[in-house]
Amino acid sequence: MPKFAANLSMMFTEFPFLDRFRAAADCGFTAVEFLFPYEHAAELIADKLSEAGLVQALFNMSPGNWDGGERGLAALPGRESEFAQSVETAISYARVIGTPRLHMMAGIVSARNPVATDAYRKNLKRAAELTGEAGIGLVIEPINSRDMPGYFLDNFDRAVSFIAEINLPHVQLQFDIYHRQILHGDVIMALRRFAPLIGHIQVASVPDRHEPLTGELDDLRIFTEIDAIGYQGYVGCEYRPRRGTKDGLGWIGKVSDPPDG
Ligand SMILES: O=C(O)[C@@H](O)C(=O)CO
Ligand SMILES: [Mg+2]
Repeated sequence: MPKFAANLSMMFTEFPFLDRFRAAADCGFTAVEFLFPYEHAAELIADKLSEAGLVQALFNMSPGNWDGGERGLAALPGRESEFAQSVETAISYARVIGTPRLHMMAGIVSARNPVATDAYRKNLKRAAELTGEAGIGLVIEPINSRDMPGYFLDNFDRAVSFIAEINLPHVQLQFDIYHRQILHGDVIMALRRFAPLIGHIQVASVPDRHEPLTGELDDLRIFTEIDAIGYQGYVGCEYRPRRGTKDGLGWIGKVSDPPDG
């Protein structure tokens, strides 16, 4: 069965951010991911990881003004220099923290806007060059527009065609099972089709984004398929715990010891 990383932006929110590392390790996690580290010095986060014996699987480049509703810069025409700076900053954090791959968020702008598409292509290329030079992976993630209305990258096939255009092995797909099911369904066939391009996987129950094994999908079957396609990375637990994070972790025991397994 896959190895799981706790998403510290959604899990363990009972604790202040910097205390979530220890809380995750105490619950048995050996890896974490989170959206953004930038409110804290990279060295402080690296210390928290090492004190808790954790590795960091993934975080995102700056989304711009999140509280003001921004959800990424890559497809925003006119924001190129801010975008380039966000890539540099993310890389410098990833070097200190030891993060192997970064998620480039696209932003809120219509995918039918050709100027935005052009900006996205150019920014993806620039980010691919910079991360490539740094030896760090780059992933892009289709996100459903119920959770993120107006998000530029809301289609898996389109994400894959951007990745194919770039055609560099370190530029890959962030396959969030929750978004895939809401956007298109056909989760298992998509895992098989996109297997060679998948750089990171995330999971939550559908439709409420709670603990796996509590939604409309057969998550145990999906986890078996993730193994079958040869995925070796972490599966990020990007869900909002229904009650307490720790109390809701019973599903992990069922995954490592499935009743029919
Ligand atoms: O699925 C999501 O929402 C995240 O993986 C993300 O990076 C943006 O919020
Ligand atoms: Mg996700």
